Amino acid sequence: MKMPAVKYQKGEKVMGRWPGSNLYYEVKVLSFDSMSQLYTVIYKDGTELELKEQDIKSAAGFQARSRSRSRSRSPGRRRSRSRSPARTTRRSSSRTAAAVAAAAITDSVPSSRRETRLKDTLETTAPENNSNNKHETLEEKQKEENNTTTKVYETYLEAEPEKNQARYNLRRRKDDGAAKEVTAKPEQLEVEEAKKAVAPIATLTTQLDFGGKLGAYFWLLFLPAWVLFLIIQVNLEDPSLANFPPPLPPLEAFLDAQALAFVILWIAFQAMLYILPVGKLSEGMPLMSGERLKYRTNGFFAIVVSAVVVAVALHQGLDLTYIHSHFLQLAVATFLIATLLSVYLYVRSRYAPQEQLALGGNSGNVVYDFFKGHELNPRIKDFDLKFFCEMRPGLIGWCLINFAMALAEMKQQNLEAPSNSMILVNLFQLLYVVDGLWNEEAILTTMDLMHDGFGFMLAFGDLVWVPFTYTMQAYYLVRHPNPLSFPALTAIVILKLVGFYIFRKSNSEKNAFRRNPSDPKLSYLKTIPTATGKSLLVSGWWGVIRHPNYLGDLLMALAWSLPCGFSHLLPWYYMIYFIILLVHRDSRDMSECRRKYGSAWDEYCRTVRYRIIPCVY
Ligand SMILES: NC(=O)c1ccc[n+]([C@@H]2O[C@H](COP(=O)([O-])OP(=O)(O)OC[C@H]3O[C@@H](n4cnc5c(N)ncnc54)[C@H](OP(=O)(O)O)[C@@H]3O)[C@@H](O)[C@H]2O)c1
Ligand SMILES: CC(C)CCC[C@@H](C)[C@H]1CC[C@H]2C3=C(CC[C@]12C)[C@@]1(C)CC[C@H](O)C(C)(C)[C@@H]1CC3
Repeated sequence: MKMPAVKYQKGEKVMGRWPGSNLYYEVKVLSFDSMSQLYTVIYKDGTELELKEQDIKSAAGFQARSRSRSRSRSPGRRRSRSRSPARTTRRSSSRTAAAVAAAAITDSVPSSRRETRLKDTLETTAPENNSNNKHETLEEKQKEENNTTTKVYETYLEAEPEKNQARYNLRRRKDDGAAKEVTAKPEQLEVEEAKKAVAPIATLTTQLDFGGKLGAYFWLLFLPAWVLFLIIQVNLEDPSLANFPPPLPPLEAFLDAQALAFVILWIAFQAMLYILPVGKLSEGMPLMSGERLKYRTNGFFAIVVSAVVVAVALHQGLDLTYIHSHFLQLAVATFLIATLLSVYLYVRSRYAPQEQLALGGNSGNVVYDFFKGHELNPRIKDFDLKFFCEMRPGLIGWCLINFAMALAEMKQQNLEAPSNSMILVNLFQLLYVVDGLWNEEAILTTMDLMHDGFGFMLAFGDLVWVPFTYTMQAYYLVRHPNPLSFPALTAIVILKLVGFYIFRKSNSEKNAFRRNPSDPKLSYLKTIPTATGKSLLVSGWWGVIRHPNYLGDLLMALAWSLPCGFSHLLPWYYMIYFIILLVHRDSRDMSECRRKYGSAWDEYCRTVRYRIIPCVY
């Protein structure tokens, strides 16, 4: 059946441009959609894509042009073009594109080297079954550009993201079965990447983190118990491990209705600040559906208002040392709320649409799934539960608790002002939180927000773990003073500032790059393109180690524990926990990135050899 007024007919063999490149392959036209004006074409390896008319050329005209051009080519070049597909291993199309990407670290490569690289690329470019039919225009394009840029691949993959991305619908029709139609959007390449991170319908999570199903049982029991242990042990006169286990208070001492009311009030107050139409509405990274969720990033406003309200309440006679004296009850109350929230999250994740689910948290085991969380961005209307919990009540609560501990220290030790150690701990951690809230948008490109489902682990982590264990140094100092000499104080301050500098600069660099890869301010950075359309930074902070932000964070953590001295292990708990957390996160991230970026990631790892500590780890 002929399609009316359509340039290319169903069944016709034409040359279709491979998305994100200037390479053309033989494709067969399957259909034309007059609404979207897109042709659905099938490549020889079975990949189905939707292309615009300008990305299709008739085979005859193309071959004629191609022949006349190839006559003038050097024998060496001809040799490279006539290689058989058998010479390259068969992989999926995107994987092959990853190999291309990996081969092309964008750099100021001299033109002769660049030519070799392009030549190599032609031998491996996707889809592989098409390698006999490769009619590339890459060299031509390069000539056209007259050496204006050495970032050859970036030109195609990133420097013109809107141009490239708007032109293709990268939905692989073959494998998306019941998935929703996705229309071409500027973020299409990112969308495709996001799709990869989401499990297909009815796919069970097979790769289980955190020790799998048994591990989930363990963590569910261990984490709350550990919080209680810390709170009770650190408050002992001698908190050394020789006094383990600490005497348990009677059961009724754990529950306190007033403490529960305070916690509810605090969370409600933060929720109210969060929904106020004040501050920027930031866009998250594209979801599987192509949608970009909006987030009210007014965290800095929230902490300022909270500080003012607390100051007024103090002025009105509020005794904040209540937080110190009822620390255990407040923690238990918050734990109950976090558990209720997790139950709600688990139940709603069972009814959430497929495209809103994370890769993990669907093992079929209730306990594991409850622990890990399955829904990516659970929202009640515009209220994003994960974002809110991660950035507000716990984080701002952390500063409030630290401040209360400083007041409790003064009360307990009859001081007119908090000790230097307490001041350092308070200021350092306040800086960390304020910085996080000031740069709140950056959280939208982190692992938790982009990949992890929201379940018990994060709900408990955000609401209980952060405010009740990250405050351990301040809590410890209330009863265990540690005077600091001036040189020690200076050294600790310098350490904190160095750590903060590395942490902030590296996080900002990645965030800026992810938000706008063609930002002229970042043009000095070298990148590795990947098959997903996203690139990986391979110079700047991310070229020194694979997780510079973790290094900065660890140095800061060291500076938080040092003011507590070396008399006891417990104020060092955060440092020890953090090393374990970040090493584990790094390995989780490594596997996730390898899955997403394939050989481009391997190339990155070969180029940037160390993970967190240069030349060591
Ligand atoms: N205080 C705490 O308790 C605590 C706990 C955990 C983390 N943190 C801090 O939170 C911040 C965020 O940590 P995170 O664990 O979410 O990890 P992250 O380092 O912010 O994010 C990892 C992601 O960055 C992207 N990426 C990796 N290498 C890249 C490269 N070379 N070029 C461009 N993008 C690259 C990848 O995502 P895409 O490619 O998909 O964009 C990767 O999945 C860190 O500063 C960390 O120190 C603090
Ligand atoms: C053992 C489990 C209970 C572990 C739970 C982990 C969470 C507590 C962390 C995971 C990601 C962390 C994180 C911050 C706080 C702690 C986590 C939620 C963060 C909000 C702290 C402020 C920083 O500026 C930050 C925004 C970069 C950071 C983001 C990640």
